Amino acid sequence: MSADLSPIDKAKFAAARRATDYVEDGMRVGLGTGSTAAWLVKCLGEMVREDGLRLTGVPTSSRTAALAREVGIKVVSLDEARWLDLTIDGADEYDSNLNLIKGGGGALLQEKIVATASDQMVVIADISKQVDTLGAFPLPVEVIPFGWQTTKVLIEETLIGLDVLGRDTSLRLNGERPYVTDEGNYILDLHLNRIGNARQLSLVLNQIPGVVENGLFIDVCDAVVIGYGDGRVEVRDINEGTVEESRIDFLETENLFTDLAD
Ligand SMILES: O=C(CO)[C@H](O)[C@H](O)COP(=O)(O)O
Repeated sequence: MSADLSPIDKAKFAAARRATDYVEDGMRVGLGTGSTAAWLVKCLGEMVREDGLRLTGVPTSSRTAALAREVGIKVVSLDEARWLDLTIDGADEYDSNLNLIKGGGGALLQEKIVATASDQMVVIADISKQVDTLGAFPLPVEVIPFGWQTTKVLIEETLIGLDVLGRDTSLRLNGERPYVTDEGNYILDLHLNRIGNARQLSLVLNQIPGVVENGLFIDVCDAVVIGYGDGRVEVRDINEGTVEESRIDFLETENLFTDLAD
């Protein structure tokens, strides 16, 4: 095991590696965005190249599309695939009902469309993403650039009547300019600290003109695969009500792990 890799990286790798067990030959799979999802894409690429796995990937961002192509995964658009067997993606937070905050990487819109168009959604994460109540991570909201400052005020006014602890909102920046999503939109990050009723908040936000989508994923995720830095992995399946524990042997995967780390 490479000494250079942090326990967090090892945890992310362990989760991603275990999640490849969900992928069967011939599947159409939604490929998430972010550092944990990048491990998954690399692992799947290795399975395609070395084991002949037949896989059609639908990426959730231009970044993931580029990585998937680079590692040898056949990439198609969602419209070409139409419906997916499975999506595997990271998350910024998950709670005990497997409701999520996503969008830290700015890809929440495509991520939500792809996950919703899948028979099954599996989240891969390290334990730091687990929360009792969603909201410590700023909630990303994708908004149309036209009139975004008005949309921001409307969101702030709407938050006054809702069960949240904080109400600050900020425009996500890329240097000194607004961060622009793959769809050409902006992102407002809502610093709510605690979201009392995530379902209500999600519905209310999406009714505001100018809001395209928010980063709350309610009743979308079927299972979470939680990796730990020592190779332990826990799989919690919300439909089956099961918790399974296993272990990724870093010694056995050492070559793969170090190759993929490059
Ligand atoms: O929602 C996302 C991107 O929009 C990511 O899945 C989320 O931010 C987690 O990223 P990471 O695996 O790098 O912690």
